[in-house]
Amino acid sequence: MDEPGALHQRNGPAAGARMHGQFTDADTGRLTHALTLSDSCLTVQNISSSSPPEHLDLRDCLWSRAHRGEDQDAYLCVYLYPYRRRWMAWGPGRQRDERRFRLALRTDDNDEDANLREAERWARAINSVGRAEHAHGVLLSEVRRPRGMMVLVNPQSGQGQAMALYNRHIQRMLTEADIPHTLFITERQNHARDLVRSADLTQWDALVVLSGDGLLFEVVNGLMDRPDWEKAIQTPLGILPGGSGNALAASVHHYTRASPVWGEDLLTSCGFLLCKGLVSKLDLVSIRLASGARLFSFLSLAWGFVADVDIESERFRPIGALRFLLSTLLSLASLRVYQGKLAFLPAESERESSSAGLCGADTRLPDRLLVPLEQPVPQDWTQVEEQEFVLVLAMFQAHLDEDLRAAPDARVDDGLIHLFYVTGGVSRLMMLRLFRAMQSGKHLDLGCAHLVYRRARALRLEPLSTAGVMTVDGERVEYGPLQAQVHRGAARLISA
Ligand SMILES: Nc1ncnc2c1ncn2[C@@H]1O[C@H](COP(=O)(O)OP(=O)(O)OP(=O)(O)O)[C@@H](O)[C@H]1O
Repeated sequence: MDEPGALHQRNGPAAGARMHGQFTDADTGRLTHALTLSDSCLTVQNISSSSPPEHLDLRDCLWSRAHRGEDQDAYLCVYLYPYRRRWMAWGPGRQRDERRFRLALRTDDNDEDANLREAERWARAINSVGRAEHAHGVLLSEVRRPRGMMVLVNPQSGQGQAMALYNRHIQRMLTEADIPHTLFITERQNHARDLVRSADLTQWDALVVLSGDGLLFEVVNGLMDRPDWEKAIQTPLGILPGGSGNALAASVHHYTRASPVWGEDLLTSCGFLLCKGLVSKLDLVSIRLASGARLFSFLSLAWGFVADVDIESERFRPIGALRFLLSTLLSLASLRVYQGKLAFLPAESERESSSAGLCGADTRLPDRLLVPLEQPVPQDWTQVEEQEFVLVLAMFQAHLDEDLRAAPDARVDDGLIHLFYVTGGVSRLMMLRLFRAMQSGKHLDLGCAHLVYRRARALRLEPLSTAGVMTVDGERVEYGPLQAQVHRGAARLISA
């Protein structure tokens, strides 16, 4: 047993402590815990045992709050989501860990609120530690007036489990983090687009999507449809994976540099980031189709193999993310080669605009690097010599889906189009190896002569094959010539 003096020293405030105090265990009511808050962690020492203190890393703290319990006592709650390895899981994922402490101050009979005030002081201090330095972006709490989040859920996304995911995880996380929110359940295609097009955005701190990437694509384009698009597109966006691809959610997790996670672990990770509310800039890519239609994309543009797999996998939707694997194997069996022309403006180009530019009547994010499709591309563009492609894939974020890290070096606002293409003549075996290596982002290391990677700021793609599939952010678009230009940091995303 410890000497009283040693005990005091062990439980007393360490050098650099911001706060120190004693609390009773919320369950047993015995005086047991000494808490010490430092600049990075909350140390919990069980006074009545000789066990070593526990250091809770406050980077894992979602939020802390004080409240009065049913017994009228004051409590301090700390909601933590540390990384832990789970049975049967591939790697560590964030796991919920709630700590409750009861205030043990003796109070004067006339001041019943003293304990609650003290608990509130602790909660504020813990939350301010969690809000420490952030190298990139700003905290949502710094840009928002506390109004709440619009949470859009597509109940049909993925395997139809988005509502269950909300009920099991997200509702509780947002409540614990003290973030008011309103749920909107989409009923049809373009419902989300219509909602944000006409929404009073002064009511919302952020627009959050619990779905696949398709619903966020609608939200982005709904914001850009508005007459006040310039202000509207600055509304912070949030992504929670509820679909089967979940490429943006996987990218956002990848940017934290944590080990990859899938499924509900990915949802918890994105839910945690959403509650922490660090807002970064997000690149948008303006895509102009031959019909004159204009789309705004945050994720990817695909033609050939990748687009075929995405669209053909729709019929296997009931099997979830495995639908992409099955569709990949089927598409490999009937590997197609497409004829077309590809040109791009290399990222190294110094040019800020072409002499003409594609501005016209549409004043939204002028595409100053593009010229009309009828004209040849400007001289400083690179015209790809090959005209036979198995795939062309332009990535604007790191992940193509939860499993495929197509552009591992991409960042949320790097202002780059990560352009990949695979030329005709590649073997099926090599394609299989490329996609397997893409799971860990190592496909370029295979040294495949048919795979080319370039960093670009704009591109033009002109299919010569009459039939085929093109997708933008996983959604099918009209097939034909198109061009695209990246607009660095044009939107905002709650990210790492
Ligand atoms: N209630 C609904 N019923 C049918 N379709 C809907 C509904 N709500 C939204 N949609 C449409 O479903 C399409 C696909 O949505 P989303 O991409 O979010 O999910 P997903 O396709 O399951 O995800 P993933 O792209 O990751 O596979 C969107 O184009 C959206 O407009």
